Amino acid sequence: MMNIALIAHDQKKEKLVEFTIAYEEILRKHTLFATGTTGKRIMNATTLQIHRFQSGPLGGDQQIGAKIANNEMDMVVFFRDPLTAQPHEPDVSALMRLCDVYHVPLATNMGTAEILLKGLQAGFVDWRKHH
Ligand SMILES: O=C(CO)COP(=O)(O)O
Repeated sequence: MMNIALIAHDQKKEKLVEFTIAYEEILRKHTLFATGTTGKRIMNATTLQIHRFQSGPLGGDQQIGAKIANNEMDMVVFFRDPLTAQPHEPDVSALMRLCDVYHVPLATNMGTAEILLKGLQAGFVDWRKHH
């Protein structure tokens, strides 16, 4: 059972909801975390249970970053909006930076996310144990 974070900016929330519906049965086997609004949207559209943090602009990205720094996150799916300036852009960058510091697989778009979920299903996502 892996710890997986699900995050999307407003323009990408619909895409992430579609993704969680498509992969609901795989995701159900894991412990899921999300920023506030993203988590609410996914829980409304699926039967998945999600630990929700603050909304991104209020510190949710940083709370997920803290889980990464504590070696408590196995995968991050973060559908960023590359076309809209975010008031908390430093938090967004910090979260992605910590993924790179701790070798946490990070998908920032649907194409990569599908590959990661298939890798997860095949048992390839075990980076955290090897630290
Ligand atoms: O802003 C976000 C990520 O940077 C996401 O936050 P919400 O899920 O609360 O919209």
